[in-house]
Amino acid sequence: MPCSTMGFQRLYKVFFPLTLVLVVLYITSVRLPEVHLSECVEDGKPCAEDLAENEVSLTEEKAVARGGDPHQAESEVYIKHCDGKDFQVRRLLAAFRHCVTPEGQVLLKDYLEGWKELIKFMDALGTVFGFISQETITKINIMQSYRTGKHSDEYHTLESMVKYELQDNVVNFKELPSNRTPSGCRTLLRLHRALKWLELFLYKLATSTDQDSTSDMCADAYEEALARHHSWFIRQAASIAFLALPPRRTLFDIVCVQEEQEAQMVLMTTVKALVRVYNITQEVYTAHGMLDLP
Ligand SMILES: CCCCCCCC/C=C\CCCCCCCC(=O)N[C@@H](COP(=O)(O)O)[C@H](O)/C=C/CCCCCCCCCCCCC
Repeated sequence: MPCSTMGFQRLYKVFFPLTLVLVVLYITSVRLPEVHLSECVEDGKPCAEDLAENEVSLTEEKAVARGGDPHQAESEVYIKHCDGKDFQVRRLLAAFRHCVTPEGQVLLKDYLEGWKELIKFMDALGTVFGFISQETITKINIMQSYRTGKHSDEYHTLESMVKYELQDNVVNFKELPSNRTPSGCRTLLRLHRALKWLELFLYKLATSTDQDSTSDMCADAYEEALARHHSWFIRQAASIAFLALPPRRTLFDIVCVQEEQEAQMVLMTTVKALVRVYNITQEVYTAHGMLDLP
């Protein structure tokens, strides 16, 4: 092979990943505007009476006690309040459990509370995950603007939202015109897909050992659940962020669990709560042919 071609290939191998890393760093640290979570958003701004953005809408105890799982009592012992931490797995569980009503509907307020708690987890991981966290906040804020906007009654549950948006022709099945605010159905679909990633990732985390790489687990779950829905650029940025994931024990620390058995219980309990919400949502989207909304 001619020397110049080899030189070019070597340069390409070094400079291409380097450029990608720099672009990602640039996007995560410079270009992203700070987006804040808002309970109530009108015309893109938080409402004056934006209260309690971090509170779960029901007492944690009441929600943690729900669920009907025969093994639940055993696992609840491990799900305790964690002093001095922003992220509380107890709140996460309460929100994702309580969002399912006894009739099997999904309450959007609690569903979004669950997502807000996940953002705290990502924030605890540092700035490399900033762009993922910002993207999640953007999606939550769109949903909040519908939930607290003119037609708030229609955005009480997932089911009422779908019914309203389909009747009102708000949902775009072909392509999203750049000047239109994405529908609630489209926005929630993005979160719904990411919930599958989370379920897979937490399951892998629960069933692995300290020798396994969290980056690999994360990347595998991403490949299975999300990658096909993302552009090439997002996939590259995500795969670089995954490399920065700390070891399993550091993640356990954020969840506030130490022992292996304790960690497994907490993670599997969370997986169960997520699966329940995921399956209901998946059924609703399937029934209306909305799994591929552009
Ligand atoms: C016991 C609890 C532990 C919890 C640990 C996990 C916490 C993180 C939870 C979820 C994070 C994922 C949120 C991703 C939302 C993505 C929404 C989305 O897909 N948006 C794309 C499409 O939007 P449109 O363009 O169609 O409007 C957008 O293009 C993507 C943007 C970048 C997102 C990259 C996603 C990467 C997913 C994997 C997250 C890894 C976080 C690692 C934290 C452990």
